[in-house]
Amino acid sequence: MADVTPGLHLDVEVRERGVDARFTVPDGETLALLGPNGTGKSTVADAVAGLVRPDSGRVVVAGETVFGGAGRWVPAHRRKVALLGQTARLFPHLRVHANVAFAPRSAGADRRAAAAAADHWLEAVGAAHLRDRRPHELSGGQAQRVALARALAAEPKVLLLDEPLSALDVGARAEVRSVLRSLLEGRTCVLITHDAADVVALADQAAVLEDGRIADQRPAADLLLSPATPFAARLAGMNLLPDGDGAWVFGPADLDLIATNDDGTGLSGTVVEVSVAGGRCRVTSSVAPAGADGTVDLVAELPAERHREIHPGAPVRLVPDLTRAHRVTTARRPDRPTR
Ligand SMILES: Nc1ncnc2c1ncn2[C@@H]1O[C@H](COP(=O)(O)OP(=O)(O)OP(=O)(O)O)[C@@H](O)[C@H]1O
Repeated sequence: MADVTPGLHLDVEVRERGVDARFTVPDGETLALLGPNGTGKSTVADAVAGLVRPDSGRVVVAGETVFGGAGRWVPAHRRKVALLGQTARLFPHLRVHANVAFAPRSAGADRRAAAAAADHWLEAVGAAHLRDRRPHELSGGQAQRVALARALAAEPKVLLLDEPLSALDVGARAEVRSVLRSLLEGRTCVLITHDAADVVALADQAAVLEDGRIADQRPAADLLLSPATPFAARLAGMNLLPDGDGAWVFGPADLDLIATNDDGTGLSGTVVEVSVAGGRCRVTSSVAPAGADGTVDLVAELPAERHREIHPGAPVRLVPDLTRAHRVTTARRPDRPTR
């Protein structure tokens, strides 16, 4: 057997796009691929899908080399890779059920088997009731769920999700994220995202691509809670407050701060840094949440005049507005068995 790497292994150079990246996604895990705009994330996904031909390197999908090694090139439709982008791109003239059945039909399934697969995957994404609609009769979130069903109905070995939630409004985003959370379990997936909530909720590992190169790859929550790259630090500009098997994610504007030594409401912390810009005062404080190892930094954004009462080194009470926070469950905990 020539290749024994399950999951996904990629080591490619695409010179025209400034990409020279390598990473491995273990079988059944999700890697969140993060990075600034234009740094090459979609190019990496396209290289896996067979839509871009790298200048050199190797792509191995579930143990099969699909690019590299003695000029080997498996065309996109034979790679067992499905790619879902920001928008659903359903066939407008086909009803929902036919859209989903198209994937197994193209892979050679007979009509009855393709219809059964479409039934199964529409049910799995919570879209069975939409089966007779046309794409223009769907909301953005419904269309993305149908597109996900179509991607999975092709029985891919690797699923590529290129910012699948970014075009959705907040409600639909949460709904599709929750569908993804159950369907990514046990699947090999690369998820391109700019949203810290996706990383914590959906990914096992996260990698930061900067200037076309992988600058950091670690367990997802670890990469966000102690960011080692400027990009991850900015991404983590969202506050993440560990809590049991997950974390609360909230913005700096949703954290209040009381300058006091007294016990009382909120969390006890110490001010690390105070800066004033653009009519706002940004205060970074260090807290030690109950049950978490070590401390985390939380950033509060307050009216500028409050900088007079807050000083580095001072004790404070931090009061997050949890009604405005997302509660995310950490995707995979270290104590859970790996497949
Ligand atoms: N079809 C193309 N032909 C030539 N260059 C391209 C093409 N598509 C993208 N590029 C360039 O390749 C580089 C990487 O682009 P890519 O779209 O992969 O980045 P990205 O990280 O996915 O960006 P974003 O977060 O904005 O989607 C950029 O410099 C971009 O301008």
